[in-house]
Amino acid sequence: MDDLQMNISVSTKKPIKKNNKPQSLQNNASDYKFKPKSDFSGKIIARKRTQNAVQKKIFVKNLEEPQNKIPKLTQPTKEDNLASALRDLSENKGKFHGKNYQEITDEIQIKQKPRSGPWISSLFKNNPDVPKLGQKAVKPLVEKVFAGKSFSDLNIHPHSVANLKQNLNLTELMTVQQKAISIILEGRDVLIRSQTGSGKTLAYALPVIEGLQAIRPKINRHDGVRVLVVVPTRELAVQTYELFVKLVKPFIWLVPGLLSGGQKRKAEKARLRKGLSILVGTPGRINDHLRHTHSLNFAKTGCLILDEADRLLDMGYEKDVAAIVKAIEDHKKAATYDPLALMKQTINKKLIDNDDIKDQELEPVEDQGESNTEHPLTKVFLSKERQTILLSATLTKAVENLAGITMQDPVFVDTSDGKSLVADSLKNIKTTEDVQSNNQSTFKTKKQNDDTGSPISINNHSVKEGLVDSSKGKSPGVKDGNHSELSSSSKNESTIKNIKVTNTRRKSESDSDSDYEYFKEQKKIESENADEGINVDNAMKVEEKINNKPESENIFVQAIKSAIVEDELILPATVNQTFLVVPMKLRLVTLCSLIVEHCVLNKKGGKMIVFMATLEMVDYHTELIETVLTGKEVKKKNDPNKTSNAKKKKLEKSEGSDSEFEMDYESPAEGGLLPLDLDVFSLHGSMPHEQRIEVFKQFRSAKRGLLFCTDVAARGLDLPKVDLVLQYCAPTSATDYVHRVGRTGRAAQVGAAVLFLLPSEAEFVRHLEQKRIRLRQSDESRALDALQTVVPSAPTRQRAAIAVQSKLEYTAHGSKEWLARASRAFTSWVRFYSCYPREVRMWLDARLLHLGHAAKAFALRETPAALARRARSDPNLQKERPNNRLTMHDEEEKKRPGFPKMKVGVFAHKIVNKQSSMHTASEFDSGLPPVDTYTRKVKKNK
Ligand SMILES: Nc1ncnc2c1ncn2[C@@H]1O[C@H](COP(=O)(O)OP(=O)(O)OP(=O)(O)O)[C@@H](O)[C@H]1O
Repeated sequence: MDDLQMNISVSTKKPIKKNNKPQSLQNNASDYKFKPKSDFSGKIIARKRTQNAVQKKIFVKNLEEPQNKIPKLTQPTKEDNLASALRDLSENKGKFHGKNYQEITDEIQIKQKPRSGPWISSLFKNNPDVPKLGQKAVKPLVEKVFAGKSFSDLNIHPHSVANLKQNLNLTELMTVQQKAISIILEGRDVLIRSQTGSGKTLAYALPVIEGLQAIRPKINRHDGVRVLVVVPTRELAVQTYELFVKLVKPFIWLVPGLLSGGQKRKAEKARLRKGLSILVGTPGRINDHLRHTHSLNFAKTGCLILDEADRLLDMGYEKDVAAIVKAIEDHKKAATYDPLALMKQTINKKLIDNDDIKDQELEPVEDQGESNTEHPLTKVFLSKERQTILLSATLTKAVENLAGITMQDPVFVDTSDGKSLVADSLKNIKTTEDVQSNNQSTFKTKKQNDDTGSPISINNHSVKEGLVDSSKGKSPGVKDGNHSELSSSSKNESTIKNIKVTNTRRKSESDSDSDYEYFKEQKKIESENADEGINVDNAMKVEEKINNKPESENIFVQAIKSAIVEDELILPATVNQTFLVVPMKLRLVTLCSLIVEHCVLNKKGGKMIVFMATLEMVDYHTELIETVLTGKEVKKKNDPNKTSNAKKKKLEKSEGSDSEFEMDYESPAEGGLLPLDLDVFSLHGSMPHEQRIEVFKQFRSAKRGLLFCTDVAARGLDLPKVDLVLQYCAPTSATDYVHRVGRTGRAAQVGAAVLFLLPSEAEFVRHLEQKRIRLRQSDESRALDALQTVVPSAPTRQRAAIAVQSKLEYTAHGSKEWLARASRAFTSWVRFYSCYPREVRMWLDARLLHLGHAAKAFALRETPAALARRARSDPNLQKERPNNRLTMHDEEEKKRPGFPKMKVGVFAHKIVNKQSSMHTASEFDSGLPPVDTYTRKVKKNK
């Protein structure tokens, strides 16, 4: 490699091991390797710059010199070139006039003119300037977390209230709970949007249990699944299941169960055979059992809950979710024609009339009155209908589509202040106050003042304007604000017709926007066709029907559309959000510094989450930082090199033996790093299941600690006491930013969030500001301060940083496994970076990356080209990407037909169902088959 200069100084103690390889090969930067030795004997530095004749001469001379000859120590003069200075330094065991090696190289570089080229190894040299971004006047959306009402005000079983107090220590209702519980108890389909950590899980779990426990005779676990909860990740499934276990304590006949990927199918089958009344699971595993476990039947499923609904669609689970919905409908249909089931139903009806004494041991006498309460939800459970509840802190077009497919006359509950609304598809908008005052059936008392939620303020906000306007024309036949009345008529066709407002035809713009309407119509027509046994492409029919439809003032559609179009995001007001612009080369040491500051120096004991882009990064950084900061030899928990012997051999063959790549390394002049007491965890989607759940539970119960993770931990996880979320890699969207930050500041707790940005990425905050997210820029000059604690002998933070970086590099080059891991992490990050979605690519542009600097941020000293070569020869990188169960082959597609089939791409002036390109870049492999491209049929010549 011409443009790389290798400076190899000769050991004063030991001669360099004799190597049979020709010198020219040894000088190839891509081939060298590092091997730590206790006694220092040499140094390699790779720099991209043109070699002048003198340098070449010295270099060659140096190599040709007899190896046992001790070179003289020469005082560097101004005329000395870099090569001789470095050689002298190396000969002097890395110390020169009291300065360490890295500092001298830094100083030399500072004195020299800045060089152009992609490879510069010095930490503080040639870094781009950090831009100072002024803050724009952004008024963030806020949400009132607590409602000022108590659980005892709800008309729920007193045992539930007591259980909440005793086992969960909860007494006061949160806003979303206050708004949503009453509506869910009415059996209505609900779409809930509420900020992260606002108690959405309890908002659906509590009323659902209430509805189930009130069924008489008491439900039997053998009856089959009554409530199905679908969540996107295993950890969230475990968390939700555990909450249900706590909530059903007073009602022991209700049995919750868990189905999540990674567990033993056999055990799950056995549990399903025994019977479960509430089933929590991930879509893939539920579908697995739908196909392979006969005892899983949804004939009696009265409630379907899709938590993190937008993510469920985003992750490529869409087809799985659709298949689940279809399975529920199919099972219910089949049950209708089942004479046995009909007989059972008749018997059940009779039993309801006679129900009393049998269940007395579980029902205290004084509760008889309450236990007989018939919630409309209980009626839903006993009927053939199904309630659907969708929840998320963020909404997408896909959620609107899903609502169109799965919901009937839904209610939209949005809890953000200023917008706070309950938009009912069967009537006009209702404010929080309306709901509160009108839900006399679900609230026992009305003694509380009406200070919860804020009224709709009439300003120039487009959503509110629309909603307020439409509320002027109240629909005939619908009494304002009586949900009980509504619920009884909710599924009534005539009421729906009444609500159809006599307005003019739909505007063409809203036509194309309303995917909710589109999918709703599509579903209707498909079911009509299915009944008639017709199988035609319905697209034209749907279009026709929608276009000919008079404009409906359906408040639900308007509200959800506005919410999606505005795309304004809410974050807990208790989270202090900042961003830190850090030059690429300083990223790793700055990360170390923040970890030390937060997890070690913080007397209260900090608990911190660091989000990274890829699982390779998570694995590598966890081990590297744990090794360097704690001084422990980290036992590899999830060794990606745990490969077959054949692969190992291949790896060895591709990299050669250690002896070919020997390299000795000096320890920092400051005398090493102080070992710190730090608990480090890691979590990503490709970890073995048991380990994944174990880490989740351990970190959840830990008082302090550090978790490195991918976005697998970004959704729904409730990890108490996390007081700092650090996004080491920029998120792929503002939505992901919200969910990552949402791991702190939960339930009105105080938290902090830091977003790491490169100077070239700094303008990304403008994108967040557009979504009403306000961040403050942190002072980067103080960011390295904490490192002086780790290197007490370092006089300045810069020197401490250099010492830490040296140690990181030393560790990363400690063995060929380490180096392979580092290269893998680097390569995966580069790939990830080039896959940022189009919406954010203008701020996160891969073309602006300096890969040489980036390598430094991975503690690597090789050139990006050499790293790429290493990656290519690494069998671990050649293996197939983690193939989660979602991967759908044509065969599987036949077994698991989608519901209803959505079009992809532009169709009839609509853009529907686009999948994010990021699926290929993270561990979430959508597994969906590629979009079919139109191929012209070639007519065969006769
Ligand atoms: N009424 C309440 N009072 C106090 N704390 C509550 C209440 N309800 C729920 N919590 C707590 O609030 C925390 C967050 O709840 P939950 O996980 O349901 O939030 P979420 O809205 O689902 O968040 P995300 O959007 O991140 O999924 C949990 O620790 C839960 O125990």
